[in-house]
Amino acid sequence: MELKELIRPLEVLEIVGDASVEIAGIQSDSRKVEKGFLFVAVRGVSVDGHAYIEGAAGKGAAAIICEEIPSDENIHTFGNNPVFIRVKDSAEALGKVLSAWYENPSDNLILVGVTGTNGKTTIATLLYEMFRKMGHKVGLLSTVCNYIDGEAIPTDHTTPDPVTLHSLMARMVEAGCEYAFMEVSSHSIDQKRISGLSFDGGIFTNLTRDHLDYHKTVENYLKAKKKFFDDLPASAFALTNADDKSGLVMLQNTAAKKLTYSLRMLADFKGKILESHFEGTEMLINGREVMTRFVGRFNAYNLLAVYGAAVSLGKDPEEVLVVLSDLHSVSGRFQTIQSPAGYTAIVDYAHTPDALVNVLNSIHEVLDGSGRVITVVGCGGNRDKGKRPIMAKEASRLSDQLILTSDNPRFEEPDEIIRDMVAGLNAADMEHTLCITDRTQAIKTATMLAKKGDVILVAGKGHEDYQEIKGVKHHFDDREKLREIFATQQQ
Ligand SMILES: CC(=O)N[C@H]1[C@@H](OP(=O)(O)OP(=O)(O)OC[C@H]2O[C@@H](n3ccc(=O)[nH]c3=O)[C@H](O)[C@@H]2O)O[C@H](CO)[C@@H](O)[C@@H]1O[C@H](C)C(=O)N[C@@H](C)C(=O)N[C@H](CCC(=O)O)C(=O)O
Ligand SMILES: Nc1ncnc2c1ncn2[C@@H]1O[C@H](COP(=O)(O)OP(=O)(O)OP(=O)(O)O)[C@@H](O)[C@H]1O
Ligand SMILES: N[C@H](CCC[C@H](N)C(=O)O)C(=O)O
Ligand SMILES: [Mg+2]
Repeated sequence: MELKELIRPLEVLEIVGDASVEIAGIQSDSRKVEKGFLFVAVRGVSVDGHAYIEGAAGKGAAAIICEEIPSDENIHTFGNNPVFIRVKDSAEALGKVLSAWYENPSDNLILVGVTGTNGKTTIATLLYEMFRKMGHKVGLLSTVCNYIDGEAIPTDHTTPDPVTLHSLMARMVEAGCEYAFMEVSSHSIDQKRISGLSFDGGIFTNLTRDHLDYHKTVENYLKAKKKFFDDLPASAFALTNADDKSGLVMLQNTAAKKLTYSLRMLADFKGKILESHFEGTEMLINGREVMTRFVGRFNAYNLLAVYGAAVSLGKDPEEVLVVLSDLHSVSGRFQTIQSPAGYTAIVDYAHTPDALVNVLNSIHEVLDGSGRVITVVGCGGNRDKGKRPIMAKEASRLSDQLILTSDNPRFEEPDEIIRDMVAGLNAADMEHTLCITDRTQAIKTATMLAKKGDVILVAGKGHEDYQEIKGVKHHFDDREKLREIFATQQQ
């Protein structure tokens, strides 16, 4: 494709060279540039892509998009004398040229984004499963795995980088997908990874403390989430949780059709919990009764969002409820495993104070005082340190026995992370708290302490099948550990 075609959607400030040059591919990472590529220099979190312009040109880049063209006397000596395009914002330009390169795949998909602190994976995955059950070809971009209809593509991001993101969208269109559901992380909004996508709907779940290592303040975090709704077109819907204190704020400046869901007040999609147990929850949705296989109040919110989105996309409410009652829990989200000794283990991805409180409250609602709760939890390294003492305190408050352990220590010392957690506990909390750094031993200890009717919550890692220590991912799966232990109990 010619460069001038690719840059048509951009507000170009300056062109140095002939824009009719043919482009062979697009990259924002100089290390992946090949002969004839367009390199987009993006200012990153740790380094500035502008520092790699010369390197990209050396690898044969035919054109460079950047915010600052290197000084005159230098540029003609770079590689094959690439064409320079100056724009105000390279990150935004990157998504737009990628979309043009793939002939705007998101225009040919009904694309819905889900944002918020907790519940994104659950809602996006359930929508994907629901629309497939309804006979459609569907794409999914999520923390756990990406899917192009039935084909699984592993991921290590919640929202992929723009180059990967647009190529996945193109593959979805090629595979005949009609719908795509994706998680939109606050990082991706802030870094404009979603630039160039045209959304048909946006869903907000909730906003509580997380990622302050990156956003620094809750206000910045909120602003990042809100920007997603500010940028939605009038043709899209914006569906929000009216019970969350940031829910209506998200809709303040959106042009999209405003819709709400709630368990507490009048809303477009109104729910009520009738009964809950470990097998599922019976609820009322817009006056109709439905039995679901999900546990907990937070999941009632997720199901309302799924219902609201499906109905907003034109699906028949009756059909939506039938399919909803047939959906199963998402990998590592309130996943229950029964022990032969008669207690229940729950593996959940709760890695924020709010998620932990929600999961523990849901367990108490079902237990209703009939068994003890033993919680095994740690905090990730190189992430928001402020959440550590809060998570420990909440876990202590809502558990009969607490075992603090390692999550993904990354480049931090596991014992120091546990010390940061212990700082949130007082002497009374410590009476029912153990610190066991080795996660396998921590889980084993919990199973030794549990009796018939009790619940063990293993929180923080959910679907993850690894433990990341000093840059190396070692195989580790909470569910596998529990099943191994239960197999020995059966003998
Ligand atoms: C902190 C963060 O979010 N970083 C993301 C960011 O990287 P960055 O800004 O640090 O990039 P950089 O290394 O500074 O480089 C800047 C530019 O120079 C380029 N470069 C760099 C080096 C070089 O030799 N040549 C070159 O051209 C890079 O390709 C890049 O375009 O942009 C990259 C490309 O999009 C991301 O892969 C990267 O994610 C890192 C690996 C990460 O761990 N991110 C996590 C925190 C994250 O994004 N999490 C969210 C939410 C998680 C949740 O669900 O709660 C997610 O969406 O996954
Ligand atoms: N609607 C909700 N409100 C509060 N907590 C929730 C909600 N849904 C799920 N959770 C809790 O948060 C955890 C993560 O859920 P999920 O993976 O769906 O969220 P996410 O937003 O995708 O998270 P991430 O940002 O890590 O990708 C769950 O394991 C559960 O403990
Ligand atoms: N997407 C989140 C997941 C955290 C999961 C938890 N297990 C941890 O490693 O902290 C993050 O990267 O911050
Ligand atoms: Mg997720």
